[in-house]
Amino acid sequence: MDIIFYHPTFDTQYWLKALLTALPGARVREWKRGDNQPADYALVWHPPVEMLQGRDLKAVFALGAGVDSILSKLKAHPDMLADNIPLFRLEDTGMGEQMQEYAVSQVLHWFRRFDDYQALKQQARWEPLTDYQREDFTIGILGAGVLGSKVAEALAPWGFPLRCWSRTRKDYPGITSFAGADELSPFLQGTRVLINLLPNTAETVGIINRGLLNQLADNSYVMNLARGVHLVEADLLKALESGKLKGAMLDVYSKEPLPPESPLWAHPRVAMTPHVAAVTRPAEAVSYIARTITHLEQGESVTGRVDRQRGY
Ligand SMILES: NC(=O)C1=CN([C@@H]2O[C@H](COP(=O)(O)OP(=O)(O)OC[C@H]3O[C@@H](n4cnc5c(N)ncnc54)[C@H](OP(=O)(O)O)[C@@H]3O)[C@@H](O)[C@H]2O)C=CC1
Ligand SMILES: O=C(O)C(=O)CO
Repeated sequence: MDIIFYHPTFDTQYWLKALLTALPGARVREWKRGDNQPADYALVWHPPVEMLQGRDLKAVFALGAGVDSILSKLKAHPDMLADNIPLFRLEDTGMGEQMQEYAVSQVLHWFRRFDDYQALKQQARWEPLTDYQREDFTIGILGAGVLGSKVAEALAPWGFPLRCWSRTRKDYPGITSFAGADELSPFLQGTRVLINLLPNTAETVGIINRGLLNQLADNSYVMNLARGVHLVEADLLKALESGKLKGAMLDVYSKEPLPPESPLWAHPRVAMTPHVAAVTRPAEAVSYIARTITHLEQGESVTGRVDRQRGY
């Protein structure tokens, strides 16, 4: 079995070695321009079109959870990957735990009003504030898949009212499920903390816009952990100015790296991280990919296949 690997920034040597250890007998190589030798599997992130074009692969694995960059490249170059070649993505592989840490710590930060106390500290003001009540702190998670459900699971023990929105209805204990476009408005009404974990698709791009933000509870919070294109940044800034939104925590941006002139940098009520909410953990990812390849080779069923029509 031949495996080709391409990632613009990862430590390729680590991956090649780990894949060889996990799949003894496989031949694993870094793909470099001009390499047209046969391969069975390709492991990729932001792949050059020529890496995949014309290849008769058994499967392609994206080295992340989101496949929007691969699918958008495929849209521009439809012959990059034949329709019958399955595309897989990483399911969790350690990203769930990172998203849990991120979301829980930020929700508690807002709930305990540390943002307000930080602002008071800047003015050297000693001022105990009224506590927020859990029942006024409904958390709504956009996207209830692998990562959204993990975040919900981590928030559940804290006792906040929890709800999620997805395409199909969920039956997660203690979490109210809203499904489909018709139930987006009821999901938003009363939501105080909105956490985005949707994939980037034609249906979800720009979804966090003025119309959506206006439906949230007053003094609400937005946490964007998915993709920058989900959020209309100008609408977020206006909602912060109008008082509709109290604060935002952003990990992803319409343009990355975020340009120095973006007004988000200086906004006192916008907290930011540089697209690090959950990163690919190599050891977990290698063992997940090796397990999936082994199952595929044995003709067994696997999960993680991307539905290219659906876009995630
Ligand atoms: N910031 C970061 O560091 C990282 C960001 N991400 C982002 O997180 C995203 C989510 O990852 P993951 O949880 O693994 O993905 P999943 O595919 O497991 O979950 C996606 C969820 O979104 C729902 N959904 C998709 N389209 C719609 C729609 N039109 N209307 C309503 N719900 C919809 C799905 O509904 P249903 O369940 O019904 O199919 C599903 O619940 C990734 O696509 C990626 O962009 C991922 C990793 C790191
Ligand atoms: O895996 C993904 O989709 C990511 O965004 C990694 O940062």
